[in-house]
Amino acid sequence: MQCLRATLCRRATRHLFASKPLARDFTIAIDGPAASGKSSTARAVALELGFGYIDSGSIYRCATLLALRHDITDISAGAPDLIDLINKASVDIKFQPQSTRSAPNLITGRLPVPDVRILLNDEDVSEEIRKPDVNRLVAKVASDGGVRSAVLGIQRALARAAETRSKSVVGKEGVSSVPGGVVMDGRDIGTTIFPNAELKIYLDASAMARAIRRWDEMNSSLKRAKPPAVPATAENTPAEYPSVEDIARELEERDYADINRQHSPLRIAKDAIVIDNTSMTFEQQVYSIADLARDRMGLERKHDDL
Ligand SMILES: Nc1ncnc2c1ncn2[C@@H]1O[C@H](COP(=O)(O)OP(=O)(O)O)[C@@H](O)[C@H]1O
Ligand SMILES: Nc1ccn([C@H]2C[C@H](O)[C@@H](COP(=O)(O)OP(=O)(O)O)O2)c(=O)n1
Repeated sequence: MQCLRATLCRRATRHLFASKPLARDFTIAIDGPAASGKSSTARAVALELGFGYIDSGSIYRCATLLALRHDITDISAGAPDLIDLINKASVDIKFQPQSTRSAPNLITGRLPVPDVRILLNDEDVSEEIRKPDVNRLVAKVASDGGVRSAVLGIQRALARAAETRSKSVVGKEGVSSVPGGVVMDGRDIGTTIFPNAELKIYLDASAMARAIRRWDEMNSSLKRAKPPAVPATAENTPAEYPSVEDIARELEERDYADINRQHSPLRIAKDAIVIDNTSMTFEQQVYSIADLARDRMGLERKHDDL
């Protein structure tokens, strides 16, 4: 009965919206700790809804790369030189919905995840910003109030551009009742960057699940770049391959810094929906978020079978 009422109500809302395009853009904020699945989920949701995508963490990673390249590693007393570099830098996030791959470690592996390329001053730094030296410093860089204000301007400009692009894609398909929209993932998107986001998700998973997923991901990309002479096993894992324990420690330190910093710490926004995906498939988390968004846009759900 409840289900039928929900369907009727959704149909009525859809009818209301069908006659005229929604006046405003739809923003989905996805926050959560490191390696909880934010970026892969956000990209797949954006693909599913025809939205734009912004990886806000990659901007902090670019700021960290600038710091490393200019030997600015002591951020404790503020970082005027780094802020100056960020203000002068151009960062572009090229979301490529047409170029997708299946992440190798996903449980079912069927749902494609669009590629994203990160350009810093027109240089493709997508791989470099994921390296261990950036991982080690990024939470420190992101804890600085001045750095965060400098990054804020970049985030908002990228979000506006992504919304505009998603609208033109939707326009071509002639689906005029669907608003332009953007999915943004990070730590403070629902609390600080877009406190009025139409849908806020806090994605979480157990510390061990997150460490194993990141280990899988790093090992498969290392193997692609440089296949080991002998197949790697738990006993003969080459030294440059990080262990699950190393990764778990790094994630734990970063989460601690992100939760305990003074400026925009990682928090669950009071109106966020918490999804713990420790035992969920990737499809389940992507489709349920896409359907939550459809509900709030007054559109028909597509995955009630899950
Ligand atoms: N439900 C899931 N089951 C298994 N692996 C997942 C699931 N969700 C995400 N992953 C994988 O976990 C890893 C970390 O995800 P990612 O999106 O990079 O996290 P974050 O952006 O939060 O750091 C990726 O390899 C991703 O494919
Ligand atoms: N909105 C955001 C996004 C990321 N950060 C910081 C905190 C994180 O430790 C780093 C890197 O974020 P990123 O999302 O790339 O990290 P993970 O993919 O979860 O490992 O940036 C932030 O402070 N605020």
